[in-house]
Amino acid sequence: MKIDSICCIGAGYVGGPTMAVIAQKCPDIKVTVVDLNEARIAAWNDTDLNKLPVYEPGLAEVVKEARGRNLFFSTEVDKAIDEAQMIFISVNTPTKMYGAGKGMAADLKYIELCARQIARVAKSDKIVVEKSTLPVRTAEAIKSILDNTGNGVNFQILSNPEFLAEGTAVQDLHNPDRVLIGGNDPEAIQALAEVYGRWVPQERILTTNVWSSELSKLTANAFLAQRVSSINAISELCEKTEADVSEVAKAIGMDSRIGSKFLKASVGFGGSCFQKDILNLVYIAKSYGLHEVADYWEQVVIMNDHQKHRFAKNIVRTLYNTVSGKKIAMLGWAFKKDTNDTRESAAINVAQDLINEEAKVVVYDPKVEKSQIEFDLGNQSEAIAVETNPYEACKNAHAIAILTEWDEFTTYDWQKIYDSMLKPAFVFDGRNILDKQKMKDIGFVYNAVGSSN
Ligand SMILES: NC(=O)c1ccc[n+]([C@@H]2O[C@H](COP(=O)([O-])OP(=O)(O)OC[C@H]3O[C@@H](n4cnc5c(N)ncnc54)[C@H](O)[C@@H]3O)[C@@H](O)[C@H]2O)c1
Ligand SMILES: O=c1ccn([C@@H]2O[C@H](COP(=O)(O)OP(=O)(O)O[C@H]3O[C@H](CO)[C@@H](O)[C@H](O)[C@H]3O)[C@@H](O)[C@H]2O)c(=O)[nH]1
Repeated sequence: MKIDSICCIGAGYVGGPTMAVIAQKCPDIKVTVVDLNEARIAAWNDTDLNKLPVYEPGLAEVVKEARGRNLFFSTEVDKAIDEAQMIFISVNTPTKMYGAGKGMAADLKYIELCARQIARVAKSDKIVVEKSTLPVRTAEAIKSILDNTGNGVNFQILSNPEFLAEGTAVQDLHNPDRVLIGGNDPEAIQALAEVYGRWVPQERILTTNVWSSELSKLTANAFLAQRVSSINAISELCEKTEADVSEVAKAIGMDSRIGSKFLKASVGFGGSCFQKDILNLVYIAKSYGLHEVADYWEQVVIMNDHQKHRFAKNIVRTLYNTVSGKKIAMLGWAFKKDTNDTRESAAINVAQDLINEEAKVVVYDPKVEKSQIEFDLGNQSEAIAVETNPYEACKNAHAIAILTEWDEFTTYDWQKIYDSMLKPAFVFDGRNILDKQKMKDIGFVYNAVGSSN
C-alpha cells in the first residue's frame, strides 16, 4: 500500500520536527499536524520562522521548504483524521499525578482520547502509529478502543517510537541510528517502512513485534540515563579522592565495550523523557511483582536527584554556609544546549534549593523566555530576576553557577566578568565546560563537577 496522506496528532517537540522531516523527504505525501493547542498551531504557521514553538538547529529551514507545499499545521483534528491513511499519535504521556500509580505511571488519558477520536471519526481503514513513548502493551488498549467503538473500519496498529534527542532533532531524524517499527501486519509495517525508506537505508529499518518495540523505547532511555547516573556517582567519589571524572570517563570510554558517549558528568540529567520513562519502567516492573527489577532502575533516578541537590548544597557550603541575600548568577536554564525546552531541567531544582536558602538568583539563558522561567518556578517572579545580558547577570554576583552547556558560555570575556563580581569570585561549573586552569589564573575560585579544586 502506498501512503499519500498522513495525519499526526500532537504538534510538540516530537510531532512537529518528525513530521516536518517526513514532509521534506516525501514531497508527494500530504502531512497534516494537528493539535488542540491553538497558540502552538499558530506559532507553527507563523511567517516569522524565529517564532516556531520549538527551537532546533536546522528546523526552520526544513519547515520553510515543506510548509504550504505538503506540510500543514491545523487545529481541525477530525478533518485531518478523516483524510489520512496513516495517523501518528504523538501526544504527551507525562507522569501520572493522581490516583493509582501517582508519581510513577505514565498518564495515558491523552492517548485514550486520541484513540476514541480516531474511532469516532474514521470512515475508512487506517494505520494507527504509536509515536509517543508508551508502556509495554499499550497497543492492546488502543486496539480494544478502536475495534469496540469504531465504525466497523479496519485498524492496524504499529509502534514506531522516536529516538531523537532535543538539540539535534533534525540531524537525528535525517540520519537515525535506526528506525524501529513494531507490528503484526506485514502490509502495514511495509507501508510505514516505505515512508522512512525514502531516506533511511533499509538495514537501519528494524522490525519487531509490537511489545518489543514499545519496551525497547523505555529500555533505551533507561540505559542512557543509567550511564549519566553512573558517571555522576563516580564524580562524587572523584571529588573526595583527587581523581578527575573527565580523565576517568576518557579512560573507561576508550574501552570499545563501554564506548565514550554519554559519560559527561553533570549537574544531573533533565528533559521530559529520562525520569518519566524510568519511573514508568519501574511502575511496570512493580505491577508484575518484579521488585528487584524495579529497585534496580529506580536507583538511576534517586542518584540523579542526589546529584542535583548536592550541587546546590555545595554552593551553599562553599559560600561560607550561607547564601542569604547573596546574588548568584545562573547561566543556562534549558535542560541541555541548543533547545528552549526546560522540562525537568536541573536548573529548576538548583534554583529552588538556592531560593529556599534566600539567595538572590539571577538567570540568563540564550533561548529561554522569562515567562517560562517564572512558570517553571511556580510563578514566584519575586524570587528571581531574569537578565537578557550575561554580563549584567554576573555583575556584583558572589557566585556563578553554570547549568547548561551552551557553547557561547565558553566564548565570554571571563576576565571582564571576574572584574565585575564580588570577591572571592566563585564559579560552579555544572557542565565542566570552562578551562579550569584559565579560570584559576584569572582569580576565580573554580569548582567543577567531579574534580577537587
Ligand atoms: N521530547 C522529546 O525529545 C521526545 C523524544 C522521543 C519521544 N518523546 C515522546 O513523544 C511524546 C510527545 O512528546 P513531546 O515532547 O512532543 O510532547 P509535547 O508536550 O511537546 O507535545 C504534545 C502535544 O500533544 C498535544 N495534544 C495532547 N492531547 C491531544 C489531543 N487529544 N488532540 C490533539 N493534540 C493533543 C498537546 O497540546 C501538545 O502540543 C511523549 O510520549 C514523549 O515521551 C519525546
Ligand atoms: O553524558 C551526558 C549526556 C547527557 N546528559 C544530560 O542528560 C539529559 C538528556 O540528554 P539527551 O539524551 O541528549 O536529550 P533528550 O532530548 O532528553 O533525549 C533523550 O530522550 C529522548 C526522549 O525519549 C530520546 O528520544 C533520546 O534518544 C534520548 O537521548 C540532558 O539534561 C543532558 O544534559 C548528561 O548529563 N551527560
